Amino acid sequence: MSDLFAIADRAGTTASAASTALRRLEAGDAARFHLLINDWEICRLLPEAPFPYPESLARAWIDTAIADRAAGRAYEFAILDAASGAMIGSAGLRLAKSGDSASLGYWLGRRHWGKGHAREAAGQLIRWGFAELPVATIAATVAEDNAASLAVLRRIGFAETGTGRARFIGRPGERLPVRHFAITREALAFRDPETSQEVSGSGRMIDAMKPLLTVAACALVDKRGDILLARRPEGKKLAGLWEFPGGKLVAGETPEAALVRELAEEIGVAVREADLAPFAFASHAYEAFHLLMPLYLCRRWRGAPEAREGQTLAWVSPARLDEYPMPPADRPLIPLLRDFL
Ligand SMILES: Nc1nc2c([nH]c(=O)n2[C@H]2C[C@H](O)[C@@H](COP(=O)(O)OP(=O)(O)OP(=O)(O)O)O2)c(=O)[nH]1
Repeated sequence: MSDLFAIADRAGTTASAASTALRRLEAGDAARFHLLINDWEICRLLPEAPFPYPESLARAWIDTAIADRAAGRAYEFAILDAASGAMIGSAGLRLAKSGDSASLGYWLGRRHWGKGHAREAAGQLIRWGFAELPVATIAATVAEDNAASLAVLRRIGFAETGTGRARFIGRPGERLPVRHFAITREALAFRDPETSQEVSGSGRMIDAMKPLLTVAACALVDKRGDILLARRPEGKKLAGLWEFPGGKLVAGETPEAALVRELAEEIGVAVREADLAPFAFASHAYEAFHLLMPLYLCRRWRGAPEAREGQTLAWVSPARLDEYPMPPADRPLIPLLRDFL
């Protein structure tokens, strides 16, 4: 899979077995982009594509894509037929405001349909997205009458998450029925890349549809045996609740590495991975995601903890942990800590 990572930011071009490649979209692609997209059979399936599709819009769209990439908002690629090197369509990922999910979009010039390019391009792109972006989920929305695209998403491993209606500016009037899909990093990881079939036993992950969020947390324990808690600041989810310092893993990070980073960022203390002792874990279904949170104990660090992100810090004796309201995921951990410390 590592060669796929080269797709984008290293400006290289990466071919796959089905001879599809992706490279960054460039200003010079505008004329070809326009030639390919200005087709009713394509524009009618894209929510934001008018028909006819003006050449000026192709240029403006690519300029916006280049600015969005520089700002880290969206990553648009040209899809290439790797055999000829010709651009045959476009595909991209746009980050949600929350930053932990992205939406996938793609289209192919009509002459290039039915050859497996869409599946290859979308598959490469989501693998790149999960490797390079801090997203746990990639979503896609497809018009109900876009049978080819529905098949592509299912084949790659996307699970259907619901239906709705959306405006397609090329088809004014009523909102059109659409289907929503999503795939999680874990669901993708459980697929066999050779066959694109689900590996047996992974069905529950895919059916669950909630993204699995891995958050590493740490109980710093001082010489008296007190534990450091941090109160989540106003304006955040779960505001006002007391938690263990830590945070989400970014792509490719181990829980230990994430904790070393988070503890430095959030409370300004330096810990060594060797001083992080795995202790217990929380597994909790929140409404929008399932949290899996390994909890480590750490008795040795450098620096005095200070609140760097608006939290309130408190050293709490295990016997008094009950007095500090904590997120629901944390509650089962309290008796374990009390018994152990
Ligand atoms: N660090 C930490 N997070 C916890 C605990 N219990 C618990 O449910 N969580 C949840 C809250 C968040 O949804 C998630 C931690 O994510 P995070 O700290 O990286 O991010 P966040 O939600 O605070 O902020 P953001 O970066 O998404 O804006 O795990 C806990 O004890 N410690």
